[in-house]
Amino acid sequence: MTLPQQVRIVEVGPRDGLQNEPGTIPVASKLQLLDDLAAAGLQVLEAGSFVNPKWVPQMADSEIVFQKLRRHPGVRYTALTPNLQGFERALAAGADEVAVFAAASESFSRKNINCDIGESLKRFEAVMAAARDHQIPVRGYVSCVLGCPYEGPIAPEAVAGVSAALLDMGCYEVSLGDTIGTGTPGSMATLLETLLACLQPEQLAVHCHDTYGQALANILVALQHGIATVDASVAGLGGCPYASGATGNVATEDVVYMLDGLGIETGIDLVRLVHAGNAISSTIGRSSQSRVARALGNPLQTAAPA
Ligand SMILES: CC(C)(COP(=O)([O-])OP(=O)([O-])OC[C@H]1O[C@@H](n2cnc3c(N)ncnc32)[C@H](O)[C@@H]1OP(=O)([O-])[O-])[C@@H](O)C(=O)NCCC(=O)NCCSC(=O)C[C@@](C)(O)CC(=O)[O-]
Repeated sequence: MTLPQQVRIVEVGPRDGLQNEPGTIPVASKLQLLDDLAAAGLQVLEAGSFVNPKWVPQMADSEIVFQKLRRHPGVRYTALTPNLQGFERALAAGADEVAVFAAASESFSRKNINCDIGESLKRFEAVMAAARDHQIPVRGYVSCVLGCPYEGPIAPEAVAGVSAALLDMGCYEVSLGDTIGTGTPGSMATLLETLLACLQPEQLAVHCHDTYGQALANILVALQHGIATVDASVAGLGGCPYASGATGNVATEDVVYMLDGLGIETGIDLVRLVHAGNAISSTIGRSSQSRVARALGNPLQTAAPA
C-alpha cells in the first residue's frame, strides 16, 4: 500500500478542542489561537459551532469569534451547524464552510443532537439546500464509527449507510469520528475495507480521538488506505460533551511530526504549531497533551520562527 504524498489537516482544536472546556475562555484567546494556527500553516480551521448555546455554552460566542477573527489568505474558517437555524447563524457570521454531524449510533445521535439518525438526516436536507443556494461547501461528520459510549461496538455497515447518505445529499467529504477513541488499527482497517467497497478514499477523512493511545496508529492505517485528510486538535485539546470520558483528538503536533517523518507534505511549520499549542494550553491552565510538544519544550525559546 502506498501512502499519500500530501495530507490536508483539518484543525478542529478551536471547536472540538475547546467546546468541552468548563471555564470561560475569553474571545481574545480564541482569536489568538486561530491566528497562531493560521501562522503555523493550517489551512482549514474549525473556528466555532452554531449549536444551541444551552447545549454547548463554550461555543455561544461563535458569532463574535467569526466577526473578529483576522482572516489569513488561503485559510478556510469552518463551523458546525446542526440544523437550518445553525446554518443561518453561520452564514450571517461569515463561515466559509459548514459541517453537519450525524452518528452511526442511534443512542449517541439522541444524546448529542436530540433526534434519531433518520430525523437528523432530514434536518440536514434543509441545511444542504440552503448551503447550495449560498454556494457554501458542506462537510459531514459521522460519530461513533469505531464504538459508542452507550451501545459499544458499531457495525461498519451502519457507518457505511450514514456516510453514503451524507455524501448523496451533497457533503463533499465525510469525516469518520472515532469519538471515544476505542478503535484499533485492526478495527480501523475492517471499517475502511467496508467503506471503500462503495466509497472513494477522496470522500473520506479520519477524526481520531486518542483516549486509548491508538490515534496515530489508526491514522497510519487510514493513510495506507489512501485517505489523505486528517482531523486533529492542537495540543490534543478536547473531548465531546456527550461522550463522557473521551479525551481530545489526536494532537496536531504529533500528526505533523509523524507525517514529516514519512516525508508527507502538510505545509505546516511544526515549531510554530507547537508554539500555538503551548500558548493555548497555558491560557486554559493545562499541560499540552501532545507528546511532541512535551518533547520539544517551548521551541521558540531556542528557535524563533522567521
Ligand atoms: C441539535 C440541537 C440544536 C437540537 O436541540 P433541540 O433542543 O432538540 O432543538 P429544538 O429545535 O427543539 O429547539 C429548542 C431550542 O433550541 C434553539 N435552537 C435550536 N437550534 C439552534 C441553533 N442551531 N442555534 C441556536 N439555538 C438553537 C431553538 O431556538 C429553541 O430555543 P427556545 O425556543 O427553547 O428558546 C441541540 O441538540 C444541539 O445544539 N446539539 C449540539 C450538541 C453538540 O454541539 N455536540 C458537540 C458537537 S459534535 C462532536 O463533537 C463530535 C464530532 C463532530 O467532533 C465528531 C466526533 O468526534 O465524533
